[in-house]
Amino acid sequence: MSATNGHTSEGSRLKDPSLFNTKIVVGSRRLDSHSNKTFDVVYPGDGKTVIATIPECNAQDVNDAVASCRETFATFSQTTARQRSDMLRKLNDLTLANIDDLATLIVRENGKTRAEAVAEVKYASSFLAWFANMAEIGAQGETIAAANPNMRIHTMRQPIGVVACLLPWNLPLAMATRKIGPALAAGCTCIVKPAGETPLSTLAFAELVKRAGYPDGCVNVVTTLDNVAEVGKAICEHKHVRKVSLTGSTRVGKLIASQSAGTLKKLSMELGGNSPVIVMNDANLDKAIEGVLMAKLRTSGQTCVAANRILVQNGIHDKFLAALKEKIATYKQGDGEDDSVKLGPLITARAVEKCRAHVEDALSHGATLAYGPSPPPTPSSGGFFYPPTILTNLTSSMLISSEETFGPVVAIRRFETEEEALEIANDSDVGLGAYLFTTDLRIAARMTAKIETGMVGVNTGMLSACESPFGGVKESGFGREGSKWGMEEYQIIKAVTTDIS
Ligand SMILES: NC(=O)c1ccc[n+]([C@@H]2O[C@H](COP(=O)([O-])OP(=O)(O)OC[C@H]3O[C@@H](n4cnc5c(N)ncnc54)[C@H](O)[C@@H]3O)[C@@H](O)[C@H]2O)c1
Ligand SMILES: N[C@@H](CC=O)C(=O)O
Repeated sequence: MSATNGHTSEGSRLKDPSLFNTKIVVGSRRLDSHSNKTFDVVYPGDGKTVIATIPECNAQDVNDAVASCRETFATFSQTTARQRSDMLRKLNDLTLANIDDLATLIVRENGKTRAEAVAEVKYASSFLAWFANMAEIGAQGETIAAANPNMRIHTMRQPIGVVACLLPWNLPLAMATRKIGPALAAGCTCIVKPAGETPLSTLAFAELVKRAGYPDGCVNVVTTLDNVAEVGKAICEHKHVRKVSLTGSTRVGKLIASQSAGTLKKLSMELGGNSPVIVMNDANLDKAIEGVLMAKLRTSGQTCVAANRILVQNGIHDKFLAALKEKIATYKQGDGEDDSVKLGPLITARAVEKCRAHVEDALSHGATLAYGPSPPPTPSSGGFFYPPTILTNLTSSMLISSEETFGPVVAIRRFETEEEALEIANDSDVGLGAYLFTTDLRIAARMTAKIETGMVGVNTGMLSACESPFGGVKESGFGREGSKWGMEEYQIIKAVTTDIS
């Protein structure tokens, strides 16, 4: 397929082809980059079809987008919380009205299955609905009892200013609304940079923002794949960007933090994880299998809270392994649009190579291949697929123990005691999600308190919900998204002291 802007054959997959946008968004304008360069977005399901050609932005595009955000902030920040609540509700209605098209764009740019893409749009919508409700509640200030009887003190919650939202490719739309939703609810304006692999759902969403009646400049979008270092630096060093919210890797999180230091920006860092799953002897086996597969295979293993180290107590280990093998064999891998498929491709050939390297490293350090092809396959020309694989006898010396695999590789390690499981689980520089399977409330109470992560699932493989605070500890970052705390990340608290004498 030739790479021309517009890609009519891709656009014609949509019920509303006008949602297929391939230009950046700066105020009312839909533009090419100042560089006049472009990059290709490739369908991961075959690894070669160019589904869109998108502007490769530079620092000048960032400056234009920030200037537009700043101009609009002057008026948008003065809207009432109720007005912002109403606008977000309208945006949510439009998102749900276009669920099929948004899901199609996610399937095509990310490769995940249609069922997963539809679930992602619903998850994305839940943040808009949640923050439509929070807009007024989260705008409330407080009255402070002053020590000086002649003083009255009250606080105001105000929008922090222009916000940069840096998005990952694994949940491109949900991570967009988890940031843009609270930012708009608070009265901020946003410069959004989607991952280069998945810009299409963000660009379509920006069109819905316009249709919802938001003033131009509330949500601007810049795109880049190969020039991300320049674009990222320009955003971080821009004095009029007051906040950066990143969902991405710990490596990039550290870079953004150092580049933002010169202007002392407020930061939210939703970074990588290395989630342990602890399956105790008394666990309900069906629930544990279901939970592990959910936590491991959602988006083909490419989530920050993906189960990476499965710790199984000796007494249940063999039964668990046998049941897991039986169940994982039912996961058909293939094209996301095929209804019988449960596992889509990975995002890039590099992601396939990482899975292979982790499996090979584990095998060379004594792991056993309990399920999956031998030898571990290399990236092929037929799409970015890595087959579901189970390894046993995981040890701390293997790469998979210290790094996210980000693919459908289940790595199992035996343990004997609760203390041993906690020690292995906490032996990590990161701490985002963890999972525990037990039917004993006393074990659950003891262990959830001692696990060093921001989130723990007990007898469930799902941690994500708009009403629950999402975020990590250690090098998984800081700040919380969603929940009643999510809007605070986009606000300042101003204290007003009045002399009434
Ligand atoms: N904690 C969370 O909520 C969460 C959610 C999803 C993904 N993640 C993590 O994200 C990682 C996978 O996503 P990824 O590969 O897209 O991560 P990544 O860090 O490579 O990219 C994340 C974003 O940062 C951008 N980026 C890359 N280099 C940059 C730079 N120099 N300046 C500015 N921006 C830059 C990318 O273009 C992308 O938009 C995993 O580590 C995963 O665990 C975390
Ligand atoms: N998983 C997130 C994001 C991590 O990839 C979520 O579930 O919200």
